[in-house]
Amino acid sequence: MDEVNTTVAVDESLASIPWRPKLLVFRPYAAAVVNRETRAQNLGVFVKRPLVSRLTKDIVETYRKCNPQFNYSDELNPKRFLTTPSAGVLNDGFDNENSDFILSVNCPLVNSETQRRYIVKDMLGQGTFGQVAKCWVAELDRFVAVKIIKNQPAYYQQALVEVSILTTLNKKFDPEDKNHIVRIYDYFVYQRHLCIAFELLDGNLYELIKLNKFHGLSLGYVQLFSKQILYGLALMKDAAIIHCDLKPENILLCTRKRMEPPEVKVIDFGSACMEDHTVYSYIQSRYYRSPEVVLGYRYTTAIDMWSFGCIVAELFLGLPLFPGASEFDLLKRMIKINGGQPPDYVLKEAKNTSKFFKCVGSVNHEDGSQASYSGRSIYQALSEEEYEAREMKKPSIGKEYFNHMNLEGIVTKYPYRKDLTKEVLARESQMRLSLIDFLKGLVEFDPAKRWSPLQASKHPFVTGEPFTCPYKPAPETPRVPVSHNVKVDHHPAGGHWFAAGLSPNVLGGNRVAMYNNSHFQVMPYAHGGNFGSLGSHGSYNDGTGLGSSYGSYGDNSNMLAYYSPVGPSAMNNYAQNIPVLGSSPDARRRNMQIPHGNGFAFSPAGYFAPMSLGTSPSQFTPPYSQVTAGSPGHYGPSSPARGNCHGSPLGKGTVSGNQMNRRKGWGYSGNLPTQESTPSAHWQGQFPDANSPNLNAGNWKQQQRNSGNAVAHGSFGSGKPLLHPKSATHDKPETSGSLPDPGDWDPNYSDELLLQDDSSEFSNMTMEFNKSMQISQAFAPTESFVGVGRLNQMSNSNMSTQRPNGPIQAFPHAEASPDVHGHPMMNSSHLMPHFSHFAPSRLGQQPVQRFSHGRSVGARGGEWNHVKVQAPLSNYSSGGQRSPGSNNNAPWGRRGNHPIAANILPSSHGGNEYGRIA
Ligand SMILES: Nc1ncnc2c1ncn2[C@@H]1O[C@H](COP(=O)(O)OP(=O)(O)OP(=O)(O)O)[C@@H](O)[C@H]1O
Repeated sequence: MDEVNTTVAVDESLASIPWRPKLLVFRPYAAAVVNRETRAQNLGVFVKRPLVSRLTKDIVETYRKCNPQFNYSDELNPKRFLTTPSAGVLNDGFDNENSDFILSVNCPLVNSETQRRYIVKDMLGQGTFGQVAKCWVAELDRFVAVKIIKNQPAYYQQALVEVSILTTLNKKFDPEDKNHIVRIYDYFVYQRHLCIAFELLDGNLYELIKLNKFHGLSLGYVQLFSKQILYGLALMKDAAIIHCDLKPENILLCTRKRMEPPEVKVIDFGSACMEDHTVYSYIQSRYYRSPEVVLGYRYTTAIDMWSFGCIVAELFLGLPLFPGASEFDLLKRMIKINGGQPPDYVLKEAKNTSKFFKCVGSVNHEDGSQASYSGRSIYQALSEEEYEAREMKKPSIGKEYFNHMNLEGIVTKYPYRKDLTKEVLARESQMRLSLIDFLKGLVEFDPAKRWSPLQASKHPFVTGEPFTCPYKPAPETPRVPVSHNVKVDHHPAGGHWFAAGLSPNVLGGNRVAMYNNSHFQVMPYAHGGNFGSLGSHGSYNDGTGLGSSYGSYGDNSNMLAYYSPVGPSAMNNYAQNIPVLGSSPDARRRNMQIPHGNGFAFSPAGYFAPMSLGTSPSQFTPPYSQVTAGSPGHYGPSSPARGNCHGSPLGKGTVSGNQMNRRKGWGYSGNLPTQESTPSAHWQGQFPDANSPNLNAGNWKQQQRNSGNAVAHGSFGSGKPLLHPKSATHDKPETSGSLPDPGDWDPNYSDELLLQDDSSEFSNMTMEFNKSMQISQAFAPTESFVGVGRLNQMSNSNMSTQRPNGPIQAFPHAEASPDVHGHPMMNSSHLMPHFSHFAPSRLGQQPVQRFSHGRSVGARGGEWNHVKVQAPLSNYSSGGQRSPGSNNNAPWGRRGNHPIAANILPSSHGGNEYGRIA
């Protein structure tokens, strides 16, 4: 009653107010002030813009009104820098103190030969070699990723290796882009920086896992990605190329249209090498490092299969399988999780065996492969105490994430999703058994027994066949020697393309040594050691491979004309007037020679246009072409450049100030706790009922371990003789303390959080990620990978982007129905996610702010895009300029802990690790 009265009262009060419509709104159209004719001509709505808008959008006009002399020029705008630090101190002000080209939004990178302009729009990532920028190419109406290599000879040269290897893989082995390897489009030199244009890809698998709060992905995705990566690995094996740095960060999602299944591609061939030119001993990121590399044994493409196994496990677990805080810890974890240890024939020959093992029997067996004692190994892994006594330092030991379980336990006891029906549960546990068997073949200690990509691709986990018994791969079919495929196209301009990878005339003599061990059952195919460029002009002048020397450094007896589009031998000399080359590790590496003629004449060819550098591609020969014979994986003479250098010869630590962003911005909050500030909580799973597969997160309990923190500050332990320019990235700060723990895993949490389109619960970042990743609900695993029907639907659908089977016929097709790419899909009954519940997002990290302001660029010198024949430099060995961070006797500096990387990642993932971990 009161309400009614009130209402009436209100009405009455309104009625008492005289009604005055707003003059502007109800003003008669024919305004008195406006002349009728003019008004008729200018019919339209007049929108009065707010002052702020006028002051910003029309600011130029406003200035002009204030001062008719005002002359606006875009160039006077302050730059929005993408590079940090942005102060130009080197290379006439173009480069910062880290020799990184200072990028700003809208700055062009120009291929002077083709005049193609790459307009920088954003920073995609930073790595050891430089920066990767998202660039717009108007001519092509598309974005590409351009890697701008640091203006340092060693980086430059190693980057050319990447160009060469990738070009070979693309053009020669995968012309139709079917094998999940990033495409290289172009390369050129701009302002003394080698720029490499790649197809633009999306986030990497580490970021995906991270966005999923380190929960494993559904088995469907694990299977899909595994299969795709195997395509790439099969291709690499065929080309006899070892990637050497396979890890989740180097597997990027492709941008895709809705309704298409996700696709990944392998990137970063900056560490790659030919199988018979395995010069570097310090390779692979630690978590993904194979035992033979840890032990200093000869290595082959099998090391990538080990890394691949680690990646597959990580995709499933959300955590690295072997998060070793040091190499000692890494080996310990391998031994514990795998059971067993590296075979005696490896331990007998490996260079670092005594660092990690003691001999408990006779090693004087005639047959190295049978070097065992009463059926048992004659080697026993050192205990922590024994290691400490030998090495005079405590080994860094990381957290125990898996409650000391072996591989089987880790996988089978990974928490299941709640509320699974019995049937689904049974299927999932079956598939886990298949996964365990799959992983066992990959993280096999014996490199000779480790499955090849071809063998792995036929495993039921990949094919989707029901898993019934342990998989026994068929022996490898001998492959066609790569050398037989060599085809050298001659560039019309006189230089020649390197269409082919390998020289037919060099049979990789050092392979013999590799396979003369009875344990190596790899087919003795011969492949050449040369990388194209046969008969090229001046680039390959004799059988020793020396003629193909890239650049002119070398000792006095081995100096050769330097044919380079950029004259890298003096890149910094020009810019800084300092004898940088004097300490170039690459220069020193050139001392190594290949007596048997395994030249490695590189001939990178552009993709958009041939030979954009304007010189014979064959004139590029990477430094490591000169390798001591008989040593694929054998450690030839120590590189003076790298030998005894514990850490990056390139001093990554010195250039790392701005390299925090190897994780994309949206994956990095910028304020994650440092290892030091993180309590050393050591979580361990506990399983009240180990026999029950139906475990959930509640079964994973947390325990504090008293053994202290997992900190292992990149110590500079004993080094290895040959360090790759990227070696600094291969070990990481021991920040695993910030890794989530299985005990934290929420069974309701799902990778769908990454994949669904809509959610008010999503943080902006996740939405952004979803948008950019283009993995939408349309391909959420609940629909595509779970249950039956969806797959069939998809495979029958008209979704194009068919990916016909590639030239590497490595994958069985008979039993499995093809997916939308034409790849065989696993039987849908085997596909299911770990979790399928939607859950509130816990993702909320904000992108890193990367911009800084205030630098004005000085006048630019002429571009350096012409062939230069550089006079040999003789001061390379005289201890010239060291990198800013160099210390002691390590040319180019030892690594220091990265201030930010140490905060970002626990895991190996960061790669921004400069400490040499023992
Ligand atoms: N084609 C691409 N599309 C999108 N982003 C890319 C592409 N290539 C590289 N990136 C981004 O740039 C980062 C660095 O690239 P890359 O790994 O090739 O450089 P790098 O200097 O060799 O790094 P690292 O030190 O990790 O070996 C990648 O982690 C990725 O985030």
